[in-house]
Amino acid sequence: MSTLSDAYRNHPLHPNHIVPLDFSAVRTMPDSHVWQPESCVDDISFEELLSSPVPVIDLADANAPELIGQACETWGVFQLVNHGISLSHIEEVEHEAGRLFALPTEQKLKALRTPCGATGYGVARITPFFSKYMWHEGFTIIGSPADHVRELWPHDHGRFCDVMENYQKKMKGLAERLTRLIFDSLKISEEEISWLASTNGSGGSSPPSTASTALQLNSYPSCPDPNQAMGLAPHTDTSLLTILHQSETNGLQVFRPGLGWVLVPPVAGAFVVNIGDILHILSNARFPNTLHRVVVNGSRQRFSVAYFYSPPTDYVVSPLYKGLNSGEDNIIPRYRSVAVKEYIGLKAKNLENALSIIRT
Ligand SMILES: O=C(O)CCC(=O)C(=O)O
Ligand SMILES: [Fe+2]
Repeated sequence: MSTLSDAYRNHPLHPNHIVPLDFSAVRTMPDSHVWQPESCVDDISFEELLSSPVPVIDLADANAPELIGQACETWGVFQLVNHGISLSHIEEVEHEAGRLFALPTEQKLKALRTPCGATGYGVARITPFFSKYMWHEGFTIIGSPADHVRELWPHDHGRFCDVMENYQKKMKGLAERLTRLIFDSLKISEEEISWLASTNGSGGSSPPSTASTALQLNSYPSCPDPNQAMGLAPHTDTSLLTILHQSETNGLQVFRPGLGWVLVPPVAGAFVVNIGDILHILSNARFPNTLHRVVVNGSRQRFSVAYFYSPPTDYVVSPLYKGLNSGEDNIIPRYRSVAVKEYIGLKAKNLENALSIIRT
């Protein structure tokens, strides 16, 4: 069975698109990181933000399934509270991420992502599609980060590994719960998503086909000229859904057609859940794959931790949503079927044009 790392192995990166800037050494913005001002500051006003906030949903609320279904349809993103994962676990992950990014640059480079690799330290994967670099450094984990962090802390990597592995287990449980609930709202039956059932241990005698997951630690150092910088350029996630923790510093914005860039303000202990391309396809475009970006600031470093959750790489994704009422049964599929690994390849080569390639 192929894995997420295999899916990326066929799409090597140019070495120029791996190594982050040494942010600790820069006092002024290098031209390589200066973006056109209009690409950075066209967000909506504070008043508009108050009248149109990204929904905050309490998972313990009896109406949560309905509210989540609505939020997926209108926004493609929501904040989730009362999700059962304690603030102390989340803070522990943020603390370990902070410890990693605080290491001297030459140390962090020992865990650099290789051109064919999917994991380790490096710039954002979307970097090759933009002429300017982002004010960002990242560290990608798939399963155990031990091979990389052994290079960073030869005698003391156990704690980092335990915290990250434990967090991924918790995220997986939450992602499965949300996926069931969302598929239920689309009237997609459990039989059609057997890969999800097999992650539950109920997959019968066939070998377990597990979800593809990755944990992405992000750091956005404080910036000498934030109005000319871009933390993370506009993109959609490839995943089915992404569960994101953001530190208490503003930065994440989602694009709302007709409104503009809307801030997703940090809410202590809440996760931002956003719909990725794969759920957009499965929902036959009923759910938007939210375009989002990150802006930076001049005084504080910002961290985020994104958990990307997708079906197994061999799973063939097709529009499973056929309408909520029997009258809608002959809804036309908007996308052709595509294996997860094929779609990862299309995205690696074409970024946001990947969807138009599989449009029917
Ligand atoms: O830092 C954030 O808030 C967003 C990160 C993100 O979009 C990503 O890692 O794909
Ligand atoms: Fe993202």
